[in-house]
Amino acid sequence: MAETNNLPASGSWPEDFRSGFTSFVGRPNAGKSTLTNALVGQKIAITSAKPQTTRHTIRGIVHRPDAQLILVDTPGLHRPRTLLGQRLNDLVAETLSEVDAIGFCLPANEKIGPGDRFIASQLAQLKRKPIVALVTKADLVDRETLAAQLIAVTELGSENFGPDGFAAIIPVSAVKDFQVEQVANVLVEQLPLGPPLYPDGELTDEPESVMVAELVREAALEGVRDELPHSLAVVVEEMAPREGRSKENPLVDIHVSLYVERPSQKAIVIGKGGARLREVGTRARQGIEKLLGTKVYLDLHVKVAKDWQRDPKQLGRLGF
Ligand SMILES: Nc1nc2c(ncn2[C@@H]2O[C@H](COP(=O)(O)OP(=O)(O)OP(=O)(O)O)[C@@H](O)[C@H]2O)c(=O)[nH]1
Repeated sequence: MAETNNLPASGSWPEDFRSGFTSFVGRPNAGKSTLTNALVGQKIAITSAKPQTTRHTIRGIVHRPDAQLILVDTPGLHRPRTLLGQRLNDLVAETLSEVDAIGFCLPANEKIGPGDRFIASQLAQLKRKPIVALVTKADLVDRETLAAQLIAVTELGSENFGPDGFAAIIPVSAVKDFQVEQVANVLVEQLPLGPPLYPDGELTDEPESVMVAELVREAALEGVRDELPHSLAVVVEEMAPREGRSKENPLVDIHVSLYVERPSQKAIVIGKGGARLREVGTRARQGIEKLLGTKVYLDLHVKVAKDWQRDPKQLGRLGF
């Protein structure tokens, strides 16, 4: 067990990397789940996990060399039956106001109806939120019908979102893999610049990594909450069993980044000569070992968030 505070000067992601959150909305059967699965493919990194960076359930993560697109559930709007006829509740409004872009699913093979109009009117209340219209199930209609639907969707956009309408309108078939890539491209364009928020690896499959992050965060805030109000975000970079260990005596290596906003806060977390960070590591490790039921090597790195993270919205996404 050891904790380090040798801090890399910069992240290992490209400077123009984008990362952020998207939600798909649409009435029942609009094709939200199928499109999510098509986008995420085999790479479902986290399912049903509630990471500390967002209070919302993650359905999947699209990992790309240039971006990380995190698809989150929208409670209520994901089950619009319970929502229709009642006001958009605060939780839904909150979720949608926190994501970076919204994909509004409208099936190509069904006329725009009251359910779609209701959702559009609710989305219209979110100011300055990019809303991308996804005309789903495009494989079920002929070109003419698709063209007519695209026109109808354009009108729905300008009725609800002013002359600019939707940020984009994309016909897509998740089943036939038509334009799925294009949907990802357009959603990624709406995301802010920023580092990957989740590690690209099967190990993050475990909701444990979320709990691990929480334990580290708790330990790091212990006693300095007043000095670091909302100023600490924790990301589990890697979590893997150490190779070559016997079954009876396993060890899990865990690498964690702690993001603070300012160098002064970094000093607080690390403490004199690294003393405080060692305490944080010890306390967190004890909790993590209990949680995982194995010995743990915990590696903590404290990093100061870069310029892009001064933006309050970006900071919010990291849990600041
Ligand atoms: N032909 C075709 N069918 C699709 C496509 N996308 C979804 N479907 C079908 O449409 C139905 C509904 O799709 P879902 O993805 O479950 O829709 P949803 O919006 O998640 O539905 P709810 O969970 O009720 O909100 C399923 O039977 C899908 O197989 C598509 O691109 N083409």
